[in-house]
Amino acid sequence: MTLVRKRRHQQALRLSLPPPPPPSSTDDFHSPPPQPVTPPTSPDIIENLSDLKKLAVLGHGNGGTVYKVHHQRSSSIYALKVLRFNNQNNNNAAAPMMISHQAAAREAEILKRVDSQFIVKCHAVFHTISGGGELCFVMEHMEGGSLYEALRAHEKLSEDVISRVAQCVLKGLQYLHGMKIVHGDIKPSNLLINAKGEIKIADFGVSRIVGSGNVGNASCEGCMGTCAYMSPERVDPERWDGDDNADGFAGDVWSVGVVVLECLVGHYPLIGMGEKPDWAALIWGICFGERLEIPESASPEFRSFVWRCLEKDWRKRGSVEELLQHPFVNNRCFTTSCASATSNHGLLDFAFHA
Ligand SMILES: Nc1ncnc2c1ncn2[C@@H]1O[C@H](COP(=O)(O)OP(=O)(O)OP(=O)(O)O)[C@@H](O)[C@H]1O
Repeated sequence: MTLVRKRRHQQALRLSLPPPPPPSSTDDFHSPPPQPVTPPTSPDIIENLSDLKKLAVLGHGNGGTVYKVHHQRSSSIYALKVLRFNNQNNNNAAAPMMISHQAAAREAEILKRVDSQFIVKCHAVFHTISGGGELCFVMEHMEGGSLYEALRAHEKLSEDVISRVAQCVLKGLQYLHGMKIVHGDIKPSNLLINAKGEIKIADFGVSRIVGSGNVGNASCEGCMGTCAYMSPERVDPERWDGDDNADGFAGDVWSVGVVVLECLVGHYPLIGMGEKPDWAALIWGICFGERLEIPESASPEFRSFVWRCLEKDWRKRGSVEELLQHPFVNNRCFTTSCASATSNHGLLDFAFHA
């Protein structure tokens, strides 16, 4: 039996990425090609991409599309994220968005390392050569969609729910930071909810492994949504000594603060309601804005938590460890019945029972 289990496990490990096509002279492919991926253990062995039947489009992101797929052999449902490689200097604005081999390699490298109940699981990775090359991630299907969609449907969340969201995201970050991984893109559309109401961190497209030399792409051109959650030291490293911030973990904490406040006020909180969300307004709100719009009704614990996350000086900002002990997260989770300090269960049941 042990042998059988071992063999099945090895089959899953055989999924590998053939070398990508050679980069063109204009390609920004400076890092090694994507390496064979060894995803964490999976209940189903997904050997062939052709075993997955596309059922629907779940969403579009920067560089790819996410499909709901059916694995015919096991009858399981997965999410298939397909990233298209940019092999040429594509100046055609009408062409679909594409990513570099470098970015794809980084995402695959990180997914191969992580295995936590607070992170969306990756079951397998495939590389295809169709249409210039694609990298396909077979992911755990998160039936409840994203926190972004939940916020659009519910506008605002209660402090109890926000506290539990914050706890799960911080626990995911605690795990990632312990593995020396900076997520770099914590925002509502990257926090996904499953059928049990559990919330998990997804999308490692701009993540980086500290000390590996592969720096996350913090370019703000054309990614306003993402920039909106970036910390002052990332947006304006000169003013906020961002270059001294060697690891970047504090930037993830800032993003948690923005998400938490957004969940309470029901809109992006660092620029005024109705204000045009252009680049200048964002820079001002992130780097210079001194007053946070926190509703009168917010509890002192909520205020204090948000202030510890949204401390502009990254050296003074709360750490993940500190915030996990904060009364906004800690006390509430010991008094609520459906979430414990270690479990992620039943967090966002409202996503299904609106
Ligand atoms: N595992 C999943 N299960 C269910 N839906 C998913 C899953 N992964 C992604 N999605 C859906 O697909 C959408 C696109 O995801 P993707 O990670 O490609 O981009 P994004 O995070 O929305 O944007 P960006 O790439 O700009 O960060 C998500 O917003 C979500 O609604």
